[in-house]
Amino acid sequence: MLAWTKWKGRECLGSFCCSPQEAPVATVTALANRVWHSFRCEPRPDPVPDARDSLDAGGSRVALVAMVIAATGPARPGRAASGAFAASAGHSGRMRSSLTPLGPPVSRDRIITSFPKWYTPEACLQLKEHFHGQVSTTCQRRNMGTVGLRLSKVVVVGDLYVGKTSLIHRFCKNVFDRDYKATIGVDFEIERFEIAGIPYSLQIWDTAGQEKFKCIASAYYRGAQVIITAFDLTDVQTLGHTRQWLEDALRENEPGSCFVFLVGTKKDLLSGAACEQAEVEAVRLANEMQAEYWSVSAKTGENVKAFFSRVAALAFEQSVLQDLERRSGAPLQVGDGDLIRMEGSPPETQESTTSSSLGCC
Ligand SMILES: Nc1nc2c(ncn2[C@@H]2O[C@H](COP(=O)(O)OP(=O)(O)OP(=O)(O)O)[C@@H](O)[C@H]2O)c(=O)[nH]1
Repeated sequence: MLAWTKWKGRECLGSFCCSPQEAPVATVTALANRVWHSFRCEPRPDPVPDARDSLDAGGSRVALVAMVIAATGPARPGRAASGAFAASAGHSGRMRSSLTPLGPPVSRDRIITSFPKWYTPEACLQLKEHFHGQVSTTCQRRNMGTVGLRLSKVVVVGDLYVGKTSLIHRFCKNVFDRDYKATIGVDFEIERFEIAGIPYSLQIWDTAGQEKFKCIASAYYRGAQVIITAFDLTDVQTLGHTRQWLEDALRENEPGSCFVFLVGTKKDLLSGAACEQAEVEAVRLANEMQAEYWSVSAKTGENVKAFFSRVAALAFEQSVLQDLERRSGAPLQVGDGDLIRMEGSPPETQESTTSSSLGCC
């Protein structure tokens, strides 16, 4: 049982009939969007880069608060007190269009026309530089059937304090907060793209790294199309823990159904040489985990956009191929064929689930 509550001390809106585990992610998104609409129809002001109080940039947010979390105790100062998952509106008014398939155009830096490049060829999921031929053809013909409703779930996991929230906030809001505020449970952001001319969204789930919130966060791993395991480049122990985080996240998903990324954060804190040294071990581990490796800095923004563009393009291509495969009944190869093997049923964040799940509430 969940209760809708407005974040920052406003009143409760009522209740809604699914548990976080049962509620398909698309339903949660759609409902969150609706609540957002009911409260705020004008665009949010542009976020202030490097604002110290980034969580407040743009005014109030609507939070969908799981009651179970309220029982776990108070949040750290400064973070949403009940801290379950928040339905943030993302950038200035962009969420408005998510209720209508053909909303206003996405911002220019979210338009992807050519396949984004990897960070290092030594640990990348695909070496190719173009979209799959059939994907390009399908997109050119706008032969998608589901235009405007495509959404993939991305789950970010890793130790506490490695910078998961900062990475997501840098990408989605272009802010960086120097103060640490622990994530409690989970939180998500939705980011809209246009890929090969087709509207597409990533639903990016930020999970708590603290052990005491792990059981709550893990309830949201299911249905992920992308798993991002983050570690702190300045803290080698956090790299060692990524394998366990990945195992936990994979356990909740169909074998072979997720793209995996290993991301080293806080690149700005290391010299070039120290970063290269840290990357040697990280790249080795990434290969073992069949993950693509990236080094990023949420503080400076280095590689953040490029990284999420890559995530979006890979997830988009996969979901189009899966759609085509479903329609034709014949398996299509994703990528180069050596590093990636996608099997099993499509993730439940696909459009097919969106429609049916919307009916439930
Ligand atoms: N210098 C630097 N500091 C960073 C960077 N990313 C995050 N930090 C800092 O690291 C601390 C932890 O960042 P968070 O993003 O809150 O970490 P988290 O992984 O989300 O932590 P949990 O929510 O507890 O799981 C904060 O004080 C951030 O300001 C970065 O790229 N560079």
